[in-house]
Amino acid sequence: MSTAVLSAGSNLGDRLGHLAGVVEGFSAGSDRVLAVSPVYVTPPWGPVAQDDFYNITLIVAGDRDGLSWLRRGAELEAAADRRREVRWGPRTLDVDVVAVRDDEGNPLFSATEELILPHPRAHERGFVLIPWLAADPAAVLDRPDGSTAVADLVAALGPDERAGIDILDTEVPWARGPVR
Ligand SMILES: Nc1ncnc2c1ncn2[C@@H]1O[C@H](COP(=O)(O)OP(=O)(O)OP(=O)(O)O)[C@@H](O)[C@H]1O
Ligand SMILES: Nc1nc2c(c(=O)[nH]1)N=C(CO)CN2
Repeated sequence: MSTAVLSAGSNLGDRLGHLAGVVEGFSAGSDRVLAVSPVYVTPPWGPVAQDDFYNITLIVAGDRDGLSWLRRGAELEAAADRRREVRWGPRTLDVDVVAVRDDEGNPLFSATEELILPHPRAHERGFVLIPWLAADPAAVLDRPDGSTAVADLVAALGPDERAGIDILDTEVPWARGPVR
């Protein structure tokens, strides 16, 4: 058993529908969704000019290791007809594995090309950290060289990283409150 923090984003096609597919996809079999953040509208991060994203962060639990969370996320991306074209470019659905803990609460680290844990850019991304904090107000990002409260990472974001990130003012059927 492990618990994973997943970041999902969409800026092509039916953005809410694609995010709904992620929540549904991680609610099947032995997987459970423990919390889902509100949906945030977020300006595109990175060098590519493109439409705004809808982003959510989910806390999920299941009988999986880090690679298995990544591969399940890739299956859901494929189901949303995700195509790998431009790096950091538009996509129907992106599922990143932000962090994973084992059943004793110990962080799992990975440094292979296929899976880097924690996600190497999570700590600097408002579109990951702000929803993560909403889903888990006591969240901590563990890295091999130390741990930081996500609330502190959010507080340290520069104005450019926070700008334009807003909760979407639309009710979603999958709303599930903070994890604790
Ligand atoms: N923690 C992780 N979560 C998701 N993918 C990862 C992770 N670590 C490594 N990868 C690898 O990154 C590769 C590229 O993923 P993807 O195309 O989704 O990148 P991206 O979403 O455009 O960029 P970013 O990784 O900056 O969010 C995938 O093949 C995957 O194996
Ligand atoms: N706001 C936002 N920007 C992004 C996102 C995302 O999910 N949200 N995903 C990207 C793919 O790496 C690139 N840029």
